Amino acid sequence: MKVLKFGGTSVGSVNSILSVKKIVEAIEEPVIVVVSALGGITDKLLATSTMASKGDLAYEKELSEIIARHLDVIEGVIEDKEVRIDVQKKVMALLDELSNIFKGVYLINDLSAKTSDTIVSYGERLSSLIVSNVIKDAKLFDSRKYIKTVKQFNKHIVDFDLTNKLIKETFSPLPKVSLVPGFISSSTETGEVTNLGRGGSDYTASILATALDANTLEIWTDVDGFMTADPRVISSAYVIDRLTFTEAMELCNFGAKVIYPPTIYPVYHKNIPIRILNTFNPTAPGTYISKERVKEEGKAIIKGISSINDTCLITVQGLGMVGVIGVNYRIFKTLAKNGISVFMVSQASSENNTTFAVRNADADLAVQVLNDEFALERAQGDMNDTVAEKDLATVAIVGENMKRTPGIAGKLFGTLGRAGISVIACAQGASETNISFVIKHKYLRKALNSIHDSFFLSEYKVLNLFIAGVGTVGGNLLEQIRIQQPKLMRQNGLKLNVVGISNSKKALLCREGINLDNYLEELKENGEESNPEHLCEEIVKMNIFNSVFVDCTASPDVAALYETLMNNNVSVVAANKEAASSSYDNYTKLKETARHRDIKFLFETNVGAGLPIINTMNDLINSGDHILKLEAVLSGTLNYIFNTISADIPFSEAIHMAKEAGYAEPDPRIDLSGKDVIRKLVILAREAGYPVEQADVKRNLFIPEKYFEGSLEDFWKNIKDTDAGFEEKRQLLEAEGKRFRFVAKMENGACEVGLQAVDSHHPFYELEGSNNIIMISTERYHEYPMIIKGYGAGADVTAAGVFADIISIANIR
Ligand SMILES: Nc1ncnc2c1ncn2[C@@H]1O[C@H](COP(=O)(O)OP(=O)(O)O)[C@@H](O)[C@H]1O
Ligand SMILES: N[C@@H](CC(=O)OP(=O)(O)O)C(=O)O
Repeated sequence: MKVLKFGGTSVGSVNSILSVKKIVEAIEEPVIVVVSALGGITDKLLATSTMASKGDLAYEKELSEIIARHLDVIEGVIEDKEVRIDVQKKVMALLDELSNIFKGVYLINDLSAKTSDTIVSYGERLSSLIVSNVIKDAKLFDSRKYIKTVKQFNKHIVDFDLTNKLIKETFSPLPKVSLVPGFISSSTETGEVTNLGRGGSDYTASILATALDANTLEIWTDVDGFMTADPRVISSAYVIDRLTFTEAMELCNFGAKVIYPPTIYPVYHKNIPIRILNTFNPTAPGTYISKERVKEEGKAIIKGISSINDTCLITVQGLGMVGVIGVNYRIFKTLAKNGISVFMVSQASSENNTTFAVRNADADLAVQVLNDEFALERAQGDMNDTVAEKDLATVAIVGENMKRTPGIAGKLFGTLGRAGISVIACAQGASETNISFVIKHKYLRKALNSIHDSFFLSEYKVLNLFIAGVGTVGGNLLEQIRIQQPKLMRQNGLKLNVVGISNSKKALLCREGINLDNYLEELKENGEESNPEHLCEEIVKMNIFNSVFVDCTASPDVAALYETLMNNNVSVVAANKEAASSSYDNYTKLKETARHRDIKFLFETNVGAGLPIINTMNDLINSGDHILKLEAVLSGTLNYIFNTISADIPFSEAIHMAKEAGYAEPDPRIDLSGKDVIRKLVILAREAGYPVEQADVKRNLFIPEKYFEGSLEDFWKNIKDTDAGFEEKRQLLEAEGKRFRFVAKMENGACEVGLQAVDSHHPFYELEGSNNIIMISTERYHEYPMIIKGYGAGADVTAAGVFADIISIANIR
């Protein structure tokens, strides 16, 4: 025989109950079917009780919803009219009793534990009654008659001797289909209704399976099996095929909601395997939990991650504890005497403190009783007052294969460190099947995601992107990401998740990822009013793991956010040159922050758009070379302009054309004044190891300063005045067989920019369109400098360069 337990979600609707019917009726051997209350009903019964006890008449509305829900289900699941009317009558009789109890609670404004237990038992009594009339030939039992409990520290503990005896008697002979309510029980001493605790139907099923020597215990729920993590928090969590009892127990004890923790112990003792199966997808193989430890090749070393978000750390400390025998005995004896359960303990080898984790609700009592216990030692100054730190969360990573595998703890704490999460306490038992640690509750989601990403990498890796600026570069980048997303997922196991998009006025943020098919309309319609500071606050608040801020703006205000973002472990990829070319102090601070936090600050596209200039220089330096000299044409706009001016196209027209083609900065004066090239040269000099400021760059400019004063409109109007002069110079150069190039130079840290006429022998002479070129002379590349040449401007190549920086953060190729 086997025992099947169907949870609240499995009996929560007409369709799910019909599914249960199909599953049970297809089984040939005898079965015991354990059902929970209709999904959500237990919570509703408890909430209604509280309302009634507070004298809130609105409880009547809640009650009528409970009644309607059951009647609707009966209507949908029982076809035979006669049977239906009979079930309706029986159900209404139970609901009438329930109604009277609520009325009593309302009138006397009091809700004892006994009454609450009675009220909540109706959930399973009603559901079992209904389901027993749906499944063919099912015989209904009442679990209060054979699951017996005794009281221990305000909790109802199963009286196994009596329970096992009663179960054996009750189910002999065993019907083909027995239908039993989960969760409910009764007191051995008084016969009053009790229960096995929230989620207790799993336990009912386990107790029955053990007492009757079932061959399997099946837990039917609403997911395909036991998953690597809570799927409501980790979208990439996946089903674990096999678990050992120990692993399942560790995961459940630390919060995995699929199985109520005490469930595993009884079946483990009798070596009865558990299957976790999905009522809504009955053919899925599910998870098989047994004693055998199967080493699965290629599978992650840890099996799962779980967490308890209701954690308080209590610390008992004092120098008087060192070397004194019996302090821990007194701590835990005191806690036990007061019914306080401890789920994690940590003590440093110095012995001057013991820290342990309890539920927040137990914290105040724990502090009080421990302060009383150690009153004398506190008065003598041997021990300090007991301290409680609330609002924490405990996370556990579990897997029997962790045993004797070095590096797991290192990987775990390294991952947390990179995510900027500090560990407040940790514990690992000698069995090495569980490493648990405590963190601030606000970091829980991020911690779970980072660890899942790090340990279950084989499935896929997620990179969460915030993209500021959706203009030429940002727009192109988003389009490239949109097209590339499926391929990166398929070929590289990389999920690029765009979680934020902003322009100068609005921001759209979505943890689950923004659909890139229509992000512009979404931003316009659903984006929140935003400015850079607000955006930064929101990003920090979202606290997402593996996240990258991508700056496709040209704004100094956006660049000013990098430090805060990096201090919150967000990597930065910038097309924006403001930060890397700001003061040398700021530049070094940002680079230091990135290094210190083990995140990335990348800005390859600051110079030469998508050309690999900065990366190449870094590679040269990191491999021991020294950069001695740089000579370059770094302005795609200026090169385009000098290649475009002709007898027919005057200088001012060429500037317009550069802007139209998307080469120029939003404000072309930044290009024409040489400012843009100066910024680029400064960035290169710094990357080459020289502490240069923009003011240190010698400049030999070609447009008088007065053209840059006033507004942008003034500039466009006045610049025409320079056309004739330029045409004159151009003709002269043409006659000499030379061309204009705006050249940036750095030699041993000395920088200069200026217009230069180059002849046909010069490597810069043949530099088409908006191309850039750089010659890098180093100790190794001395006689023949290294040359990098190609498109130096343009939205698509710049976006591609930004994209490449993003990919390099994901560490894939
Ligand atoms: N590690 C995990 N694996 C699978 N499900 C989990 C895990 N952690 C949490 N859950 C949640 O547990 C839910 C199933 O438990 P529960 O709601 O008690 O179901 P039931 O109503 O069947 O008793 C799933 O829907 C899932 O959201
Ligand atoms: N109905 C009870 C018992 C139970 O086990 O429910 P579920 O199987 O839906 O977790 C509760 O909600 O606590």
